Amino acid sequence: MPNFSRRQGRRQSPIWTLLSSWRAVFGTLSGDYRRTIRSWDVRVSPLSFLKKERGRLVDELEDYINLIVQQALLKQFISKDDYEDIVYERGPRKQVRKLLDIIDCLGDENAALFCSLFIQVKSIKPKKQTAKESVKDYLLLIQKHKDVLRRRNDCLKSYNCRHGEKFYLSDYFVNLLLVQGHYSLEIKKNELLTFGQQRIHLQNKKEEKLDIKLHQLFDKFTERRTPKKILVSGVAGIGKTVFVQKILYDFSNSVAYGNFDFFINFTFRDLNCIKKAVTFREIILKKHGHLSQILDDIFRNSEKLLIILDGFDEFKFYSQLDFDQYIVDPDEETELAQLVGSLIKGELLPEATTVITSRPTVINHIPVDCIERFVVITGFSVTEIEDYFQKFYENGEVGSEIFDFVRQNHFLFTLCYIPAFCWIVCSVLKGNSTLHIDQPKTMTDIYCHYLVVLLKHHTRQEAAANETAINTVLALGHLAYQSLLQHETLFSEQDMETICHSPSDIVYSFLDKTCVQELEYTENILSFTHFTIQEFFAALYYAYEVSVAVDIMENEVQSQLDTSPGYLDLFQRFLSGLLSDRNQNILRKHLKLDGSKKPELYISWLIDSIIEHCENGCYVFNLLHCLFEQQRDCLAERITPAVLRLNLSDNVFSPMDFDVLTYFLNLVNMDIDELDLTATHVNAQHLKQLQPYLRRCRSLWVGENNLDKETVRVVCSLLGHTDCQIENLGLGWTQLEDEDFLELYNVLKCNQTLKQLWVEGNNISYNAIEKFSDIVLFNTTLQRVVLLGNRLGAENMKEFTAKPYKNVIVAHFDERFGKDFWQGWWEWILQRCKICSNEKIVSFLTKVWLGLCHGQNTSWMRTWYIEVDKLLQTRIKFCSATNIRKRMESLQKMFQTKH
Ligand SMILES: Nc1ncnc2c1ncn2[C@@H]1O[C@H](COP(=O)(O)OP(=O)(O)OP(=O)(O)O)[C@@H](O)[C@H]1O
Repeated sequence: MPNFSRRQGRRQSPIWTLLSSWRAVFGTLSGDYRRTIRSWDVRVSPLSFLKKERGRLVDELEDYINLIVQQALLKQFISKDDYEDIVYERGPRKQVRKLLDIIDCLGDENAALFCSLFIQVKSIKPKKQTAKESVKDYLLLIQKHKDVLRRRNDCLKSYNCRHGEKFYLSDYFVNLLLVQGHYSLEIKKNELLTFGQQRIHLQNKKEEKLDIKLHQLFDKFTERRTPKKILVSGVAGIGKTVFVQKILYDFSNSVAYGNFDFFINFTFRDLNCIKKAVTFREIILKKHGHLSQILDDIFRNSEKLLIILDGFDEFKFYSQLDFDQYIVDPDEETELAQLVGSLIKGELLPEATTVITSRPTVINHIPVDCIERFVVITGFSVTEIEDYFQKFYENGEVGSEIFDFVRQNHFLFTLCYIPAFCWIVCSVLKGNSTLHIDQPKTMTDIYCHYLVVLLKHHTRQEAAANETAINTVLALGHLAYQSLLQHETLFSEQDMETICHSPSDIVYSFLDKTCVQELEYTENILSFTHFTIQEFFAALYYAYEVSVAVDIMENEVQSQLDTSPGYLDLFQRFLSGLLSDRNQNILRKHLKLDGSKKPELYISWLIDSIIEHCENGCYVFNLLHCLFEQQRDCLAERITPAVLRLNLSDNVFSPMDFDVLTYFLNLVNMDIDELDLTATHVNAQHLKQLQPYLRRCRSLWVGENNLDKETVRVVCSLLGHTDCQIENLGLGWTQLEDEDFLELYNVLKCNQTLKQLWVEGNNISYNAIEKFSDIVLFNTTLQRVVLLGNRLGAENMKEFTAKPYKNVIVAHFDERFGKDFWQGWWEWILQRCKICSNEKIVSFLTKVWLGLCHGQNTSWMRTWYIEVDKLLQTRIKFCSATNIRKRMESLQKMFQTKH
C-alpha cells in the first residue's frame, strides 16, 4: 500500500507520471498560472513550483481543501496525524498553507502527486448544492452532533458508580430549583440558621425569589432582549454539572431548546490543560472534532449557537481575565484567558448565547455588565428530595421509607437540599458507597463522607490527601471555630485573609457567597454552605488543634460567650464523632490526617458530664448523642451515677433521638429515678418500645404532649404491669378527656406503686372526677391527683371542700396542701418558662393561668407572681415579634392582678 506520510517511507514513481502530472498542472490551473509557468523553465521542479506559487495556490484551493485532504487521507498520501493537523487549522486558507507545509517535507515526487490530486479535485467541479440539499446536509450534521452529545451525556458522573454500574441521567435526574436574581442577606441568614424540615421548606418560599424552569433559561421575560450571557451559580455539589448535562441531554433529544442548532460545551477543568496560545476554532475542534466541516457555518449562524462554560471557579486563570483586550475572530490566536474573556464579554461571537456555571465564591471576577441573566441553583426542596430517594432506590416504597427516616432526622435532613449530600446519604444508607468506607452509624460519619467526597471529587487536587489540602481544611476549621466563638455565620472577604493563599477550589467547596447591595456599593459576604458545615469544621479544628487559644469546651468560656442553650450541641456531637475511632481512621486513611491527641481526655470529660447531669437531673440529651457518636459500648461500664435522672424534655423526638435514647438505656442497666419526656412529642409507638425501661422509672413525666387514645392505652398498660415501679406520673397538658381519665382510674384501682398523678390543664370534667374519686375506697398507694386547670367551675370548687376525697384530689389552689407541695410545682413551672421560647411561654403560662385563677392569694403566692412578672418583662423587652410581644403583655397584665 502506498504511503506518503512524512513519517513513513516513500514510493518511487516513474518519471512519466510525474511529468504528466506536472504537465497537467499547466492545463488545469487558471489562465494566469499558465502564463506564469510558460515563462519559466518547464523543468522547474514541482516543489519549487508549489513554493513559488504558494500565495496563489491558497486562493485557488481554499474552496477544495476539505475534499483534497479527505482524498489525500484516503489515498494515504498523508497520515491521520497530518490530516488532524490540517483540519485543526483555523479556516480553509490556513489549512491549505498547512498542507503545503507538509508537502514541502515530502520531496518532489510526492509534490507532483499532490499536484495531480489538486488537478483531479479541481476538475470535479464542485457541484453547486441546491438549497434543499445544503439544508439537508446541515440538518444531518446537527443530528450527528446531537448523537455525540447524547452519547456523552446519558450517564451521571463516574464517581457515582462502580465498575459495570451505570446511572442513566434519564432515570436519576431530579428537578433542580432555579431562582433568578440575587438573594437578600436576610434570606441567606435565615437559611443558614434554620434546620431540618424548616430549612428544606425555605426552598419553596417564593417571596423575593423568582423561580425559573430549566427550559425557560433562555426565554425573554422582562428584559429588553433575549439574554445572551447567562451566569448560573450554586454551591459545591448543588448540581451545576448535572444541570449542564441535562441541558445538553435534552437538546440532544430535541425535547427542548429548539431555537438553537448547536450546543458546544467546555469544562474549565479541561481548558486548564491548554498551555499555549490557541484559537477558538482549535479548542472547539479538540473536543468536538466532528464539527470540523461545519464549523464555519456554525460561526456564521452564531445566533443559533449555545456555548457552555462549566465550572468557572475551577479556571486557573480566572484572576487574569482581561476584559479590555479581546479578540473578535474565532481564528485569531490568543492566550486562553483572553479568549474566555472575549467570549464572556461578547466580543467574540456576540450573537451566540453563553452560559457560564460557577460556584458563587468567584463570580466577582466576571464583570457585572457582561451578564444579562443571573440564576442561582438552590438545589432540592422536599418534593425533589423524596423524588431523589425514590429514584435512587429504584423501588419507590423503599425510597419513601428511607426518605421518611432521613426527614425526621433534623440535622441530616438540613443538608439534603444539596444533591451531592443526598447522594452520599442514600449511597451510604444503602451500603454501597463507592468510597469503601464502613457503613456510617452516626451523623458525623455522614458529614465525614461529605468532606472526603468533596475533597476527592470536587476539587482540582490530584490527591485530596496532601499537605496543602490538610492545611486548607484546618484553616477553614479555624475560621469556622473563631466565627462560632463570635456567634458569626457571615464573613467579609477580609476575614478570609488567613486562607487567601490556600487553594481556592478546596476553600470554596465549603463556602457560599452572597452579593449584598448597599446604598452606594455592593459587598460580598461569605458563609459556610450551612451552619452545620461551619459547626463540623469548627469541631474538626478543635479535634486536631493541639492548643486552641480560647477553649470553647471550658465552662468559663461558655458563660462568657453567653451561648444560648443548645448553641454548642451540634459542635459537641461532631467533636465526639470526629474523636471516635471510626472517624479518626477515616480521616487518617482518606486525608492522611494524623490521629488527634484528644480522644482520651474528651471521653473522660464526656463520661463525667453524663454522670453529673444524670445525678442533677439536668438536660442530658445532647451528651447522650455525644456518647452515641462514639459507638463504643464499653464506655457504659464507666457511667455509674448515684441516681439516674434523665431529663430529655423540650426536644421534639426524631427517630435518631429515639435511637440514641434506647441505645443508652440498653447500655446502662440501672433503675431510673426520673425520666422527663415533657414536650418531646412522644407517641404511642415510642412508649411501646420504651416500655421495659419505663417500668424501671420511679418518676415519669410525659406532660405537654398531645396524647391520643392509643398512647393513653399504652400508659395504662404500663401502670397495670406487675413490674411497674412508677410512683409519680405527670400527664399535665396532654389533652386528656374524661374517657382517658377514667381509663386511668380503672387501671389505678389495682396499681400498687403510684403515689402522685399530675393531670393539670386537661379537659376533665367534674363528673369524671367524681367517678374517679372512688379510688380512695380502694387499697392503693395513690396520695395526690393534681387536677388544676381542668373543666371545673367555681361552684365545683366549693363542693370539693366538703368531699371525703379532698385530701387526695387537688383541683384548685388549696393552701391545705402546704407551701412545700406548691413550691415544688411552682419551681417546676418557672424553670420550664425559663427554657421555653417566647411563643411557648405564652401558650404554657396561659394554660397555667387557667389552673390558678380559682385560687385565693397567699403571701408566698404573690412572690411567685412577681417572679413571673419579671420574667415576662425581660422577654417582652427583647421580643421582636409584635404579635407574641402583645400576647406576653396581656399575660403580664393578668399576672399583675395577682400581686
Ligand atoms: N438534578 C440532579 N438529579 C440527580 N442527582 C443530582 C442532580 N444534581 C446533582 N446530583 C448529584 O449530586 C452530585 C454533585 O452534582 P454536581 O457535580 O453537578 O455538582 P456541582 O454543583 O457541579 O459541584 P462542584 O461545584 O463541586 O463541581 C452529582 O454527582 C449527582 O450525584
